[in-house]
Amino acid sequence: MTPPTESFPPATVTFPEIPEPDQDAAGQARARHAELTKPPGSLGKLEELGTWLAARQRRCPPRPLQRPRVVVFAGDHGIARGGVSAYPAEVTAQMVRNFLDGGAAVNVLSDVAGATVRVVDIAVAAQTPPEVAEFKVRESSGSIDVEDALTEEQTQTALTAGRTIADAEVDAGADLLIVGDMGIGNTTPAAVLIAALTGSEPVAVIGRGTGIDDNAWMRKATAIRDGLRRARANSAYPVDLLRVVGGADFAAMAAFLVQAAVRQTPVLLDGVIASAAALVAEELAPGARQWWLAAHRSTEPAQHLALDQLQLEPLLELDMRLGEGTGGLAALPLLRMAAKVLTEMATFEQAGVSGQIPQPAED
Ligand SMILES: O=C(O)c1ccc[n+]([C@@H]2O[C@H](COP(=O)([O-])O)[C@@H](O)[C@H]2O)c1
Ligand SMILES: Cc1cc2nc[nH]c2cc1C
Repeated sequence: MTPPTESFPPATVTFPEIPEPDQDAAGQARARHAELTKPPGSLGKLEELGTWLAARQRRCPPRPLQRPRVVVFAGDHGIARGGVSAYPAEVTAQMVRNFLDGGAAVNVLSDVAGATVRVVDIAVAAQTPPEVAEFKVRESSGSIDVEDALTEEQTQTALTAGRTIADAEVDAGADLLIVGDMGIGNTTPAAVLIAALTGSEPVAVIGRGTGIDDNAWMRKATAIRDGLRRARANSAYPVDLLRVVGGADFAAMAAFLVQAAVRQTPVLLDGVIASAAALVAEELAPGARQWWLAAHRSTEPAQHLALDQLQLEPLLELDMRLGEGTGGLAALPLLRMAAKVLTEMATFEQAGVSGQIPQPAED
C-alpha cells in the first residue's frame, strides 16, 4: 500500500468570498405569501422554496426559471476493479454514449422538467467523443484503497475544470444548475469523503450503491476502511482529501459547486456523490451551501450524514439512487411551482376574498 503523500504546506486554491443571499427579497416574499389567497403557511415548504429562490435571485417575485441546466460529471475510479459495484467499469463510458444519444433517465426527466443536459468526461477510462472530452484530466482516478486518486497537478486541473464549467454555464445564461454524476464505483470514494469530513466509521457510510450483494458489500467495506485510513492523515485539508481519496470528478464537482455560489446561481444537489462533493466544497468556501438545495434523500446512508452536516433538508424522499442528476430533476418542478405561486396567485384584495377573522384580544 502506498502511503498518502502529504503535501506540506498544503496545496491551496482560493475562492472569492461567497456572496450572501438577499434577505430583503426574502422578507418581501414572506410578506407577499401572507397576502396571497391562502391561509398563511398553507403551501408549507413550497412557500419556503419560493422565499429561498427570491433571496437567491435578489428579487420578489422571482423570475420563472428560464434555463435550468444539468451537468453530468463522468469519471471512472480504480476502486471499481476491486469488485465494489454491481456493474463493470465499462458501463461509465457506455452510459456517456447513452446520455449523448438521449436514452438515459436524465434525458427523459430533463425533458419533462424543462432542463437541458451537458455531459463532461472528467476521468472516464475509455475514449469518449471529443465534444465531451475537453476537460478530461486522466483516464480513471486512482484506486483509493492503495494509492492517491490524483496527483497534485491533476487535482488543480480538475478544480480549474469545475470552476471553468460553472463560469461557462452561468455566462451562457443558466439560472439554475443541477449537479449530476456518472461513474461505476463512485459511491465508494463518496462514502470515504463523507466519513472523513463527518468523523464517521465505515459501517455508517457504506451503502448498496448500484445494488451490490453481500460479498461485494464485504469488499466495499474493506475498501472504505482502507481509503478512510489513508484519508485520516489528510482530512485537515479539503484539497488534499480530494487528491488522496476523491478523484477528478469529485474535485471538478466541488469547484463547480463553489463557483456556482460565487456566481450567485442556485444549485439543486442530487444524491450521495453530489452531496460528498458539496461537503468538500463547503470546506473550501464556507457559506457556499447557502446557494444549494438538497433535491432528494438518496437511499445511501452517507448522503444523510453529509446533508445533516450541511444543514440541508432534502425536498423529496423517493427512494432514488440513480445519480445522473435525476433526483435534482425530480425536484425542479417544485421550484418552478414555488416561483409561480409568488408571481401569479391573486392577493385577498385582488380576488375579493375575505381575510382571517380578527381574534378578540385576550385580557
Ligand atoms: O445518487 C445516488 O445517491 C446514487 C446511489 C447509488 C448509485 N448511484 C450511481 O451508481 C453508480 C455508482 O454506484 P456503485 O455501486 O458503482 O458505486 C454511479 O454511476 C452513481 O451515479 C448513485
Ligand atoms: C446502467 C447504469 C446507469 C447509471 N446511471 C448512473 N449510474 C448508473 C449505473 C448503471 C449501472
